[in-house]
Amino acid sequence: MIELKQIQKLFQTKDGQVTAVDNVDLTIEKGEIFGVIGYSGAGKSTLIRMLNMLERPTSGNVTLNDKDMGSLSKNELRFARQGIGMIFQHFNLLWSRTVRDNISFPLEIAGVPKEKRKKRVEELIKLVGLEGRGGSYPSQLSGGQKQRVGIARALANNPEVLLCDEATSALDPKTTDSILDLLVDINQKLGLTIVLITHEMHVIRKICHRVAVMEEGKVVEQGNVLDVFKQPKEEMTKEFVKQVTEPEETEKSLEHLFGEEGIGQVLQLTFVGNDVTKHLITDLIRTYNVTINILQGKISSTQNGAYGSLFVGIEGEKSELESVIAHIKKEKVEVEVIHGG
Ligand SMILES: Nc1ncnc2c1ncn2[C@@H]1O[C@H](COP(=O)(O)OP(=O)(O)OP(=O)(O)O)[C@@H](O)[C@H]1O
Repeated sequence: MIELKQIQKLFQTKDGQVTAVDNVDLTIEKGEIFGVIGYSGAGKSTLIRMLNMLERPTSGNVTLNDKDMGSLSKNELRFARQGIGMIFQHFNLLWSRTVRDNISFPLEIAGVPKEKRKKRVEELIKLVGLEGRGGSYPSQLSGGQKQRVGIARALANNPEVLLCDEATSALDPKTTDSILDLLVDINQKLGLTIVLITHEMHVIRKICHRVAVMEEGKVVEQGNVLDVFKQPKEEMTKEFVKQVTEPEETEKSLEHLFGEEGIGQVLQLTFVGNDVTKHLITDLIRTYNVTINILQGKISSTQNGAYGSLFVGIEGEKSELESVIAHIKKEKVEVEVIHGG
């Protein structure tokens, strides 16, 4: 649906030339939630702004639904942009307009008649969960509610694509989650393609199907979210993956337990894309003559399945322990003895 071919963006500054985006190739499929992650200055904002030509590429092509965005006339581009909604970190609402009038704004620009506009605005208010707040001004809303207005406004003209520029970065974790849930809901209900940029792996983990990692203007790694979690190739990707999986000092933080009575062997189980987490420990306790203590764990669900690690202490006869490990492996869960092997 969206194809970027050898996209490059150079900025001329007083201090010389900056390469913000460096020969990026990307394909984004219809209906998917595609995330771009990178640290500040990696080129994410510039990249996403080139999808709707808010920023013109220095070279390369952006194709959306087989349309070469760079070759459209001013009028054609205005029309094409109605098919691409966008939301922003700082919401970009009109402060002197009510919620209702903010949402109505793109409909006015598109020349939608008043009665139709009114009906559409009420539909959108309901869709984003802002019932009863239509008459409020942005200053009277919480950050999460402001972003809901931003989303409703972006969806007003029934776009096929929604671009999200750090849409949850100004929000607290709980509000972030509620906005992410809303994006998934919209993606599923409307079949909307969502492209988002973020510096938080949590956002990628929670809602994206595929991810691209950016560093110094380049896409250094991309793929299905679970595959990238499972086998991050680049150092940069490993750093991001760590944000949502194993705390860096897990092994260290468990060391004080090693050798304590009743802990026995310490195993690290790594789950990728399966949901055996639910029953594995119960099965082991029921089937084998062992005691198991859960020491620490972090299992996160992604749009493609679960991922995470669980650390357990396990005690029993040697042969029983061996059977437990064989059982775990049979369930396609990775297992490593990190103490007492
Ligand atoms: N209008 C501009 N003029 C000059 N340089 C720019 C301009 N916009 C971006 N840059 C430079 O391009 C590079 C990439 O910036 P960009 O904002 O795309 O990165 P980012 O990953 O979105 O980071 P952030 O999240 O901090 O915005 C940076 O070095 C930045 O200074």
